[in-house]
Amino acid sequence: MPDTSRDGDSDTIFDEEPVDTDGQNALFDGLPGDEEASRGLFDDLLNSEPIFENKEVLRPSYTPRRLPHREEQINNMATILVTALRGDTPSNILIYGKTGTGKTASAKFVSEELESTSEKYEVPCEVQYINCEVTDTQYRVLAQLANTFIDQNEQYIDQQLSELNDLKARANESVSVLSETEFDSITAIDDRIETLTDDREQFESVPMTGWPTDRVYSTFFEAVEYAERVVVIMLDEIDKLVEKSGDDTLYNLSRMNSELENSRVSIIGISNDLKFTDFLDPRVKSSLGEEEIVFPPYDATQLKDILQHRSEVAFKSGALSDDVIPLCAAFAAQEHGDARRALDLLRTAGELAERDRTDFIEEEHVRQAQEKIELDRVVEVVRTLPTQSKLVLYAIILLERHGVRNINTGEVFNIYKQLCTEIGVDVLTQRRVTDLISELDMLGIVNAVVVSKGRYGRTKEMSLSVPLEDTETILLSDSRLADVEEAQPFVQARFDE
Ligand SMILES: Nc1ncnc2c1ncn2[C@@H]1O[C@H](COP(=O)(O)OP(=O)(O)OP(=O)(O)O)[C@@H](O)[C@H]1O
Repeated sequence: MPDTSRDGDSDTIFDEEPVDTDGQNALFDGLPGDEEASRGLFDDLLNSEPIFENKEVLRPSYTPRRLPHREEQINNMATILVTALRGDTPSNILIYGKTGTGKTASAKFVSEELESTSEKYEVPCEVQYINCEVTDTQYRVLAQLANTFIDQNEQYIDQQLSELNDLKARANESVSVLSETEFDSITAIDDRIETLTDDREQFESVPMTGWPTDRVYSTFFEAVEYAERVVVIMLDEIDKLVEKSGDDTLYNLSRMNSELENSRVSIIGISNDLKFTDFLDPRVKSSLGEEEIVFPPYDATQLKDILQHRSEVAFKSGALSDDVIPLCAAFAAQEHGDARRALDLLRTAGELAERDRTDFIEEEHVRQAQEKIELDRVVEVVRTLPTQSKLVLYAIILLERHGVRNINTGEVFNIYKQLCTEIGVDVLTQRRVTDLISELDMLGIVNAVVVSKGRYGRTKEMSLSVPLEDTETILLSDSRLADVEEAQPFVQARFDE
């Protein structure tokens, strides 16, 4: 651990040995703390003993080589997809399970294995991964696929042309080299070169927008059909695609095989929301769901195993106290058995320990990490609320701040109206405000319960479920709401009555 105390008159944290600058620091002349300071910032951090050996291993982007407790699902997928290695069409697969249950990681693992085996046995088979949260329209999905296959076809043709030109050069020296080839003359090679060159010139990449969908589809179709292959199209977050643009893409992809002659296409759909299948045309639904694989949530013991495996690579030995992994696993199991959450907790706990400049992670760091992740979630949710919801939430905050308990809808509506007038936005009806309160309840920001007031009917009573100060700061950081701070005395007056 570096010593951060310092002698002399500087008040910075930099504490390295004085460095012989040889005038190299000329650029920093005039900065407070002089040349010594400019040398210490990163040295200091680098010299501190990091807790992590390899932090990347805990990030969501990392694809682990081992996926404990997913053997059954992985084997099921492999059993279905092995058909592709025999040159036949594998059944379509629908994979579903809650978030963080290893669906994407397992599907990617199986795809990599499939592709490497197909190379080994020289069977043309490949997997195309599409994240439908990003690529969420039929146009974009088909365009991305078409352009990928056009690129591949061009590479394939370039390689063929280079081999043919090479063969032609050798045949020019001695025509006997053709005896072991499919060509009986140099003219035959020329013909083939000409055909391939023509084909290459015909390929036209699909632009980002602007073509009719029919044309994008036929370009994709021709690009796949150009060479013999089995293509597995993996549509991750497939529900987002259906939500945004209906089931046309799936319909078109699932009927392709009846028209393809050289190639075969099969689909793997991944979703954490099975309800999306209710919106599918029955033909698409039955075709997509030929095989279904369910990923159940992990329990605390399984999460412990997963964390244990990753932590061996991620941390320096001895960096974890015994209760850290069980606690991360227990917190994540309470959520809904989410491995991503468990890994986030472990990584954040490590980062907090590192920031504390301690040598190992303790239970307290995990608790702080849990709070931090929860707060980050609240920040994100509150920051992205529409203005009207922000005003409703701010009204609830003002009431809580003034000591009102069991806040009712009428009270919220009164303050909300004042806030709207204050910043000049339209006032919604009380009924609509009640709906916005229900949405805030669903997002876990307020806790609202319906209570009966006897002959006065029913009302909602609510309280804030998130930290008041932090939430208020996030709301007021929105420039549209900045002026509402002025409304506070008005609220005060109301409660002084
Ligand atoms: N059995 C496992 N072993 C090791 N790591 C796992 C396992 N299951 C999941 N993970 C890890 O948890 C994280 C989330 O997994 P993944 O992205 O596969 O979840 P998902 O089910 O696809 O979630 P979502 O529906 O939110 O996309 C990833 O970092 C992944 O590597």
